[in-house]
Amino acid sequence: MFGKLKEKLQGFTKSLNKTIDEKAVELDNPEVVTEEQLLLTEETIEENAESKTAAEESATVEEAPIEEEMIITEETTVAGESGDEWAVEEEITAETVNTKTGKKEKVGFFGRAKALVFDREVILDDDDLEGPLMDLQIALLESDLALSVTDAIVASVKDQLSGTRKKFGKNTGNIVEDALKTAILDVMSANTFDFDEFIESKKGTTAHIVFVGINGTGKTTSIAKIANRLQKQGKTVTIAAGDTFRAGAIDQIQIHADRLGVKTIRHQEGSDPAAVIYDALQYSKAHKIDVLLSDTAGRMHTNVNLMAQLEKICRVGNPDLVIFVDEATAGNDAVERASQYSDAVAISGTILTKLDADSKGGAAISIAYITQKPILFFGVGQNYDDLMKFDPVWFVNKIFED
Ligand SMILES: Nc1nc2c(ncn2[C@@H]2O[C@H](COP(=O)(O)OP(=O)(O)OP(=O)(O)O)[C@@H](O)[C@H]2O)c(=O)[nH]1
Repeated sequence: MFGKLKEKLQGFTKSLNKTIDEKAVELDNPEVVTEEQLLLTEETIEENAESKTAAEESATVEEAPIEEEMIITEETTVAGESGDEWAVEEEITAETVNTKTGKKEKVGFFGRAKALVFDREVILDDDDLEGPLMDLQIALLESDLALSVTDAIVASVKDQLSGTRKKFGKNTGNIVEDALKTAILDVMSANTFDFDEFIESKKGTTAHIVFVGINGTGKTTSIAKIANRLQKQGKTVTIAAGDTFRAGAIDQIQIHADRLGVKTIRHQEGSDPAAVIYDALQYSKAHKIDVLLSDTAGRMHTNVNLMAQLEKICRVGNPDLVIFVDEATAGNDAVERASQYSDAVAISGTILTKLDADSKGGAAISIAYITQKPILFFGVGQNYDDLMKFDPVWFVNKIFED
Protein backbone atom coordinates (compact mmCIF):
# COMPACT_ATOMS: atom_id res chain seq x y z
CA MET A 1 0.00 0.00 0.00
CA PHE A 2 1.21 3.52 -0.86
CA GLY A 3 4.34 2.06 -2.50
CA LYS A 4 5.31 5.18 -4.42
CA LEU A 5 4.77 7.64 -1.58
CA LYS A 6 6.67 5.34 0.74
CA GLU A 7 9.56 5.13 -1.70
CA LYS A 8 9.74 8.90 -2.12
CA LEU A 9 9.59 9.64 1.59
CA GLN A 10 12.28 7.06 2.24
CA GLY A 11 14.43 8.83 -0.34
CA PHE A 12 14.06 12.11 1.53
CA THR A 13 14.73 10.48 4.90
CA LYS A 14 17.85 8.75 3.63
CA SER A 15 19.30 11.84 2.04
CA LEU A 16 18.73 13.96 5.14
CA ASN A 17 20.05 11.23 7.42
CA LYS A 18 23.23 11.32 5.34
CA THR A 19 23.54 15.07 5.95
CA ILE A 20 22.94 14.53 9.67
CA ASP A 21 25.64 11.85 9.80
CA GLU A 22 28.10 14.13 8.04
CA LYS A 23 27.41 17.12 10.27
CA ALA A 24 27.09 15.24 13.56
CA VAL A 25 29.58 15.90 16.32
CA GLU A 26 30.36 13.51 19.14
CA LEU A 27 29.29 14.46 22.62
CA ASP A 28 31.92 14.57 25.39
CA ASN A 29 29.39 13.32 27.90
CA PRO A 30 26.92 10.95 26.32
CA GLU A 31 23.45 11.37 27.66
CA VAL A 32 21.36 8.45 28.82
CA VAL A 33 17.60 8.92 28.72
CA THR A 34 15.35 6.24 30.10
CA GLU A 35 12.31 5.08 28.28
CA GLU A 36 10.25 6.40 31.18
CA GLN A 37 11.73 9.87 30.87
CA LEU A 38 11.03 9.83 27.18
CA LEU A 39 7.40 8.99 27.83
CA LEU A 40 7.13 11.74 30.43
CA THR A 41 8.05 14.36 27.91
CA GLU A 42 5.00 13.71 25.80
CA GLU A 43 2.57 16.54 25.93
CA THR A 44 0.42 16.76 22.87
CA ILE A 45 -1.83 14.17 21.25
CA GLU A 46 0.46 14.10 18.28
CA GLU A 47 3.45 13.47 20.49
CA ASN A 48 1.51 10.73 22.19
CA ALA A 49 0.78 9.20 18.85
CA GLU A 50 4.41 9.56 17.91
CA SER A 51 5.62 7.98 21.10
CA LYS A 52 3.25 5.08 20.51
CA THR A 53 4.91 4.66 17.17
CA ALA A 54 8.34 4.91 18.74
CA ALA A 55 7.36 2.40 21.40
CA GLU A 56 6.11 0.03 18.71
CA GLU A 57 9.28 0.53 16.77
CA SER A 58 11.49 0.03 19.78
CA ALA A 59 9.50 -3.09 20.55
CA THR A 60 10.28 -4.34 17.07
CA VAL A 61 13.91 -3.35 17.41
CA GLU A 62 14.03 -5.11 20.75
CA GLU A 63 12.44 -8.28 19.51
CA ALA A 64 15.24 -9.49 17.33
CA PRO A 65 18.10 -9.19 19.84
CA ILE A 66 15.89 -10.34 22.69
CA GLU A 67 14.97 -13.52 20.85
CA GLU A 68 18.64 -14.33 20.60
CA GLU A 69 19.28 -13.16 24.13
CA MET A 70 16.62 -15.47 25.42
CA ILE A 71 19.43 -17.97 25.73
CA ILE A 72 21.35 -15.50 27.90
CA THR A 73 19.78 -15.96 31.26
CA GLU A 74 21.76 -13.84 33.64
CA GLU A 75 23.69 -11.44 31.53
CA THR A 76 23.18 -7.77 31.98
CA THR A 77 24.21 -5.42 29.25
CA VAL A 78 25.13 -2.02 30.58
CA ALA A 79 23.88 1.08 28.84
CA GLY A 80 26.36 2.23 26.28
CA GLU A 81 28.45 -0.94 26.31
CA SER A 82 26.41 -2.70 23.72
CA GLY A 83 27.55 -0.20 21.16
CA ASP A 84 23.92 0.07 20.25
CA GLU A 85 21.61 2.99 20.77
CA TRP A 86 19.38 0.97 22.99
CA ALA A 87 20.92 -0.59 26.06
CA VAL A 88 19.41 -3.79 27.30
CA GLU A 89 18.83 -4.68 30.92
CA GLU A 90 18.01 -8.27 31.80
CA GLU A 91 15.68 -9.52 34.47
CA ILE A 92 14.78 -13.16 34.74
CA THR A 93 11.06 -13.62 35.10
CA ALA A 94 9.86 -16.60 33.14
CA GLU A 95 10.67 -19.66 31.10
CA THR A 96 10.18 -20.10 27.40
CA VAL A 97 11.09 -22.54 24.68
CA ASN A 98 14.11 -21.66 22.58
CA THR A 99 12.91 -22.04 19.02
CA LYS A 100 16.39 -23.10 17.86
CA THR A 101 17.23 -25.72 20.48
CA GLY A 102 13.71 -26.63 21.52
CA LYS A 103 14.87 -26.42 25.16
CA LYS A 104 13.07 -24.57 27.94
CA GLU A 105 15.07 -21.57 29.03
CA LYS A 106 14.75 -18.72 31.44
CA VAL A 107 14.19 -15.41 29.78
CA GLY A 108 14.08 -11.83 30.82
CA PHE A 109 10.76 -10.30 29.96
CA PHE A 110 12.45 -7.21 31.20
CA GLY A 111 15.04 -7.69 28.53
CA ARG A 112 13.51 -4.58 27.08
CA ALA A 113 15.15 -1.44 25.88
CA LYS A 114 15.62 0.67 28.96
CA ALA A 115 17.67 3.61 27.94
CA LEU A 116 18.54 5.61 24.91
CA VAL A 117 22.17 6.64 24.73
CA PHE A 118 22.68 9.93 22.96
CA ASP A 119 26.32 10.31 22.02
CA ARG A 120 26.14 12.55 18.98
CA GLU A 121 24.34 15.75 18.19
CA VAL A 122 23.59 17.93 15.24
CA ILE A 123 22.11 21.32 14.49
CA LEU A 124 20.66 21.62 11.01
CA ASP A 125 20.40 25.03 9.42
CA ASP A 126 18.21 26.24 6.59
CA ASP A 127 20.99 25.58 4.06
CA ASP A 128 21.17 21.92 5.07
CA LEU A 129 17.45 21.61 4.67
CA GLU A 130 16.83 23.63 1.54
CA GLY A 131 17.73 20.94 -1.04
CA PRO A 132 16.10 17.98 0.76
CA LEU A 133 12.95 19.98 1.49
CA MET A 134 12.67 20.95 -2.16
CA ASP A 135 12.96 17.25 -3.05
CA LEU A 136 10.36 16.46 -0.43
CA GLN A 137 7.95 18.98 -1.90
CA ILE A 138 8.34 17.49 -5.37
CA ALA A 139 7.99 13.96 -3.99
CA LEU A 140 4.76 14.89 -2.23
CA LEU A 141 3.34 16.64 -5.29
CA GLU A 142 4.18 13.59 -7.40
CA SER A 143 2.27 11.49 -4.87
CA ASP A 144 -0.97 13.38 -5.50
CA LEU A 145 -0.78 15.77 -2.60
CA ALA A 146 -2.26 19.16 -3.26
CA LEU A 147 0.14 22.11 -3.25
CA SER A 148 -1.26 23.74 -0.11
CA VAL A 149 -0.88 20.44 1.72
CA THR A 150 2.70 19.90 0.61
CA ASP A 151 3.45 23.47 1.75
CA ALA A 152 2.03 22.69 5.19
CA ILE A 153 4.00 19.46 5.51
CA VAL A 154 7.26 20.95 4.30
CA ALA A 155 6.86 23.95 6.64
CA SER A 156 6.21 21.66 9.59
CA VAL A 157 9.22 19.46 8.83
CA LYS A 158 11.40 22.55 8.46
CA ASP A 159 10.07 23.99 11.69
CA GLN A 160 10.83 20.79 13.58
CA LEU A 161 14.32 20.25 12.19
CA SER A 162 15.79 23.67 11.56
CA GLY A 163 17.99 25.28 14.18
CA THR A 164 17.21 22.85 16.98
CA ARG A 165 19.82 20.69 18.64
CA LYS A 166 19.05 17.06 17.94
CA LYS A 167 20.82 14.43 19.99
CA PHE A 168 21.07 10.88 18.79
CA GLY A 169 23.06 7.68 19.09
CA LYS A 170 25.16 5.55 16.80
CA ASN A 171 22.41 5.60 14.22
CA THR A 172 20.62 8.73 13.16
CA GLY A 173 17.51 6.90 14.28
CA ASN A 174 14.17 8.46 13.58
CA ILE A 175 14.89 12.18 13.68
CA VAL A 176 13.81 12.84 10.11
CA GLU A 177 11.13 10.18 9.98
CA ASP A 178 9.57 11.41 13.22
CA ALA A 179 9.45 14.96 11.91
CA LEU A 180 7.73 13.77 8.75
CA LYS A 181 5.30 11.61 10.70
CA THR A 182 4.41 14.50 12.97
CA ALA A 183 3.88 16.78 9.98
CA ILE A 184 1.59 14.30 8.20
CA LEU A 185 -0.27 13.46 11.40
CA ASP A 186 -0.87 17.16 12.03
CA VAL A 187 -2.35 17.55 8.58
CA MET A 188 -4.52 14.46 8.89
CA SER A 189 -5.71 14.89 12.44
CA ALA A 190 -7.01 18.43 11.92
CA ASN A 191 -10.48 17.20 12.76
CA THR A 192 -11.07 13.88 14.35
CA PHE A 193 -14.48 12.34 14.59
CA ASP A 194 -15.51 9.03 16.07
CA PHE A 195 -18.30 7.60 13.95
CA ASP A 196 -19.23 4.92 16.49
CA GLU A 197 -19.44 7.41 19.34
CA PHE A 198 -21.59 9.63 17.15
CA ILE A 199 -24.02 6.80 16.39
CA GLU A 200 -24.12 5.92 20.07
CA SER A 201 -24.88 9.54 20.94
CA LYS A 202 -27.96 9.37 18.70
CA LYS A 203 -29.45 6.45 20.61
CA GLY A 204 -33.22 6.73 20.83
CA THR A 205 -33.53 8.70 17.59
CA THR A 206 -32.95 7.84 13.95
CA ALA A 207 -29.48 8.97 12.87
CA HIS A 208 -29.73 10.01 9.24
CA ILE A 209 -26.68 9.74 7.00
CA VAL A 210 -26.67 10.89 3.38
CA PHE A 211 -23.95 9.63 1.03
CA VAL A 212 -22.77 11.85 -1.81
CA GLY A 213 -20.14 11.65 -4.52
CA ILE A 214 -19.65 11.06 -8.23
CA ASN A 215 -20.56 7.88 -10.13
CA GLY A 216 -18.73 4.65 -9.67
CA THR A 217 -16.49 5.57 -6.76
CA GLY A 218 -18.03 3.00 -4.42
CA LYS A 219 -20.89 4.92 -2.81
CA THR A 220 -23.43 2.10 -2.98
CA THR A 221 -20.92 -0.49 -1.82
CA SER A 222 -19.85 1.78 1.04
CA ILE A 223 -23.48 2.16 2.16
CA ALA A 224 -23.78 -1.62 2.24
CA LYS A 225 -20.50 -1.88 4.17
CA ILE A 226 -21.68 0.69 6.74
CA ALA A 227 -25.05 -1.09 7.05
CA ASN A 228 -23.22 -4.37 7.65
CA ARG A 229 -20.97 -2.73 10.26
CA LEU A 230 -23.89 -1.13 12.08
CA GLN A 231 -25.85 -4.38 12.10
CA LYS A 232 -22.88 -6.16 13.61
CA GLN A 233 -22.94 -3.54 16.35
CA GLY A 234 -26.57 -4.43 17.01
CA LYS A 235 -28.09 -1.39 15.30
CA THR A 236 -31.20 -1.43 13.12
CA VAL A 237 -30.77 0.09 9.68
CA THR A 238 -32.92 1.23 6.74
CA ILE A 239 -31.67 2.27 3.32
CA ALA A 240 -33.23 4.97 1.15
CA ALA A 241 -32.76 4.23 -2.56
CA GLY A 242 -32.19 7.89 -3.35
CA ASP A 243 -30.36 7.32 -6.63
CA THR A 244 -33.45 7.54 -8.81
CA PHE A 245 -31.40 8.96 -11.68
CA ARG A 246 -29.17 6.12 -12.89
CA ALA A 247 -30.94 3.15 -14.49
CA GLY A 248 -30.49 0.09 -12.31
CA ALA A 249 -29.24 1.98 -9.26
CA ILE A 250 -32.38 1.24 -7.21
CA ASP A 251 -32.13 -2.47 -7.92
CA GLN A 252 -28.40 -2.42 -7.22
CA ILE A 253 -28.85 -1.06 -3.70
CA GLN A 254 -31.87 -3.31 -3.18
CA ILE A 255 -29.68 -6.35 -3.93
CA HIS A 256 -27.15 -5.27 -1.27
CA ALA A 257 -29.96 -4.54 1.20
CA ASP A 258 -31.59 -7.92 0.60
CA ARG A 259 -28.30 -9.72 1.16
CA LEU A 260 -27.91 -7.89 4.45
CA GLY A 261 -31.56 -8.21 5.43
CA VAL A 262 -32.07 -4.44 5.48
CA LYS A 263 -35.36 -2.74 4.60
CA THR A 264 -35.13 -0.50 1.53
CA ILE A 265 -37.45 2.41 0.86
CA ARG A 266 -37.76 2.96 -2.89
CA HIS A 267 -39.82 4.89 -5.43
CA GLN A 268 -39.95 4.70 -9.22
CA GLU A 269 -36.84 5.41 -11.31
CA GLY A 270 -36.82 9.09 -12.22
CA SER A 271 -38.84 10.18 -9.19
CA ASP A 272 -37.80 12.97 -6.84
CA PRO A 273 -34.96 11.66 -4.63
CA ALA A 274 -35.84 14.15 -1.90
CA ALA A 275 -39.31 12.53 -1.67
CA VAL A 276 -37.81 9.02 -1.35
CA ILE A 277 -35.48 10.17 1.38
CA TYR A 278 -38.28 12.03 3.17
CA ASP A 279 -40.45 8.88 3.14
CA ALA A 280 -37.56 6.75 4.32
CA LEU A 281 -36.97 9.13 7.21
CA GLN A 282 -40.64 9.04 8.24
CA TYR A 283 -40.61 5.24 8.03
CA SER A 284 -37.39 4.95 10.06
CA LYS A 285 -38.63 7.28 12.76
CA ALA A 286 -42.01 5.52 12.99
CA HIS A 287 -40.26 2.15 13.31
CA LYS A 288 -37.61 3.43 15.72
CA ILE A 289 -34.81 2.47 13.35
CA ASP A 290 -31.37 3.45 14.67
CA VAL A 291 -29.77 4.56 11.41
CA LEU A 292 -31.09 5.59 7.99
CA LEU A 293 -28.53 5.42 5.18
CA SER A 294 -29.56 7.45 2.12
CA ASP A 295 -28.04 6.79 -1.28
CA THR A 296 -27.97 9.64 -3.80
CA ALA A 297 -27.25 9.72 -7.50
CA GLY A 298 -23.66 10.12 -8.46
CA ARG A 299 -23.16 13.57 -9.86
CA MET A 300 -20.29 15.59 -11.12
CA HIS A 301 -19.48 18.47 -8.86
CA THR A 302 -19.65 20.63 -11.97
CA ASN A 303 -23.31 19.76 -12.71
CA VAL A 304 -25.10 22.76 -11.28
CA ASN A 305 -28.64 21.29 -11.48
CA LEU A 306 -27.75 18.05 -9.79
CA MET A 307 -25.76 19.86 -7.13
CA ALA A 308 -28.83 22.04 -6.47
CA GLN A 309 -30.88 18.85 -6.16
CA LEU A 310 -28.42 17.64 -3.56
CA GLU A 311 -28.98 20.79 -1.55
CA LYS A 312 -32.73 20.07 -1.68
CA ILE A 313 -32.16 16.49 -0.48
CA CYS A 314 -30.17 17.82 2.45
CA ARG A 315 -32.81 20.45 3.23
CA VAL A 316 -35.67 17.95 3.18
CA GLY A 317 -33.84 15.03 4.75
CA ASN A 318 -32.04 17.15 7.34
CA PRO A 319 -29.24 14.61 7.71
CA ASP A 320 -27.08 14.31 10.80
CA LEU A 321 -24.11 13.45 8.62
CA VAL A 322 -23.33 13.98 4.95
CA ILE A 323 -20.58 11.61 3.90
CA PHE A 324 -18.60 12.27 0.76
CA VAL A 325 -17.40 9.09 -0.95
CA ASP A 326 -14.55 9.03 -3.41
CA GLU A 327 -11.79 6.71 -4.44
CA ALA A 328 -8.22 7.03 -3.25
CA THR A 329 -6.98 6.01 -6.69
CA ALA A 330 -8.43 9.21 -8.17
CA GLY A 331 -5.66 11.22 -6.54
CA ASN A 332 -5.85 14.94 -7.16
CA ASP A 333 -9.20 14.63 -8.97
CA ALA A 334 -10.71 13.28 -5.76
CA VAL A 335 -9.20 16.18 -3.84
CA GLU A 336 -10.70 18.68 -6.26
CA ARG A 337 -14.12 17.01 -6.04
CA ALA A 338 -14.00 16.89 -2.26
CA SER A 339 -13.28 20.59 -2.20
CA GLN A 340 -16.19 21.43 -4.54
CA TYR A 341 -18.66 19.13 -2.80
CA SER A 342 -17.64 20.65 0.47
CA ASP A 343 -18.44 24.10 -0.94
CA ALA A 344 -21.90 22.97 -2.14
CA VAL A 345 -23.10 20.94 0.85
CA ALA A 346 -21.91 20.74 4.42
CA ILE A 347 -20.05 17.46 4.26
CA SER A 348 -19.20 15.93 7.61
CA GLY A 349 -16.43 13.62 6.49
CA THR A 350 -15.12 11.33 3.79
CA ILE A 351 -15.03 7.65 3.00
CA LEU A 352 -12.10 6.94 0.75
CA THR A 353 -12.55 3.73 -1.20
CA LYS A 354 -10.25 1.41 -3.14
CA LEU A 355 -7.29 1.90 -0.88
CA ASP A 356 -6.49 -1.72 -1.67
CA ALA A 357 -5.96 -0.77 -5.31
CA ASP A 358 -2.85 1.07 -6.37
CA SER A 359 -3.37 4.35 -4.56
CA LYS A 360 -0.52 6.72 -3.88
CA GLY A 361 -1.93 7.77 -0.54
CA GLY A 362 -1.73 11.46 -1.30
CA ALA A 363 -5.48 11.91 -1.77
CA ALA A 364 -6.18 10.76 1.77
CA ILE A 365 -3.76 13.28 3.21
CA SER A 366 -5.00 16.11 1.01
CA ILE A 367 -8.75 15.56 1.40
CA ALA A 368 -8.56 15.71 5.17
CA TYR A 369 -6.58 18.94 5.01
CA ILE A 370 -8.49 20.69 2.24
CA THR A 371 -12.00 19.93 3.45
CA GLN A 372 -10.93 20.31 7.09
CA LYS A 373 -13.23 17.36 7.66
CA PRO A 374 -12.13 13.99 8.88
CA ILE A 375 -11.65 10.83 6.86
CA LEU A 376 -14.09 8.42 8.50
CA PHE A 377 -13.41 5.11 6.80
CA PHE A 378 -11.25 3.51 4.18
CA GLY A 379 -12.72 1.03 1.71
CA VAL A 380 -10.17 -1.74 1.31
CA GLY A 381 -11.92 -4.27 -0.92
CA GLN A 382 -15.21 -5.34 -2.41
CA ASN A 383 -16.58 -7.39 0.47
CA TYR A 384 -18.89 -6.00 3.14
CA ASP A 385 -16.23 -6.36 5.81
CA ASP A 386 -13.64 -4.49 3.76
CA LEU A 387 -14.19 -1.23 5.59
CA MET A 388 -11.60 0.18 7.94
CA LYS A 389 -12.28 2.83 10.49
CA PHE A 390 -9.80 5.59 9.80
CA ASP A 391 -6.94 5.89 12.22
CA PRO A 392 -4.35 8.57 11.40
CA VAL A 393 -1.61 6.83 13.37
CA TRP A 394 -2.23 3.57 11.50
CA PHE A 395 -2.21 5.49 8.23
CA VAL A 396 1.06 7.28 8.92
CA ASN A 397 2.73 4.11 10.15
CA LYS A 398 1.57 2.33 7.00
CA ILE A 399 3.31 4.95 4.88
CA PHE A 400 6.56 4.40 6.72
CA GLU A 401 6.53 0.66 7.30
CA ASP A 402 9.15 -1.39 5.46
N1 LIG B 1 -11.19 -2.73 -4.83
C1 LIG B 1 -12.22 -2.06 -4.33
N2 LIG B 1 -13.35 -1.91 -5.05
C2 LIG B 1 -14.38 -1.24 -4.51
C3 LIG B 1 -14.30 -0.65 -3.22
N3 LIG B 1 -15.49 -0.03 -2.99
C4 LIG B 1 -16.26 -0.23 -4.08
N4 LIG B 1 -15.60 -0.95 -5.00
C5 LIG B 1 -16.06 -1.37 -6.33
O1 LIG B 1 -16.23 -0.22 -7.13
C6 LIG B 1 -17.27 -0.41 -8.08
C7 LIG B 1 -18.25 0.74 -8.01
O2 LIG B 1 -18.88 0.70 -6.75
P1 LIG B 1 -20.37 1.22 -6.53
O3 LIG B 1 -20.67 1.04 -5.11
O4 LIG B 1 -21.28 0.60 -7.51
O5 LIG B 1 -20.16 2.73 -6.88
P2 LIG B 1 -21.19 3.94 -6.80
O6 LIG B 1 -20.43 5.11 -6.41
O7 LIG B 1 -22.38 3.57 -6.02
O8 LIG B 1 -21.57 4.09 -8.28
P3 LIG B 1 -22.91 4.70 -8.86
O9 LIG B 1 -24.00 3.76 -8.43
O10 LIG B 1 -22.65 4.66 -10.31
O11 LIG B 1 -23.05 6.06 -8.30
C8 LIG B 1 -17.90 -1.77 -7.72
O12 LIG B 1 -17.38 -2.72 -8.59
C9 LIG B 1 -17.42 -2.03 -6.31
O13 LIG B 1 -17.32 -3.38 -6.00
C10 LIG B 1 -13.07 -0.80 -2.47
O14 LIG B 1 -12.88 -0.32 -1.35
N5 LIG B 1 -12.07 -1.52 -3.07
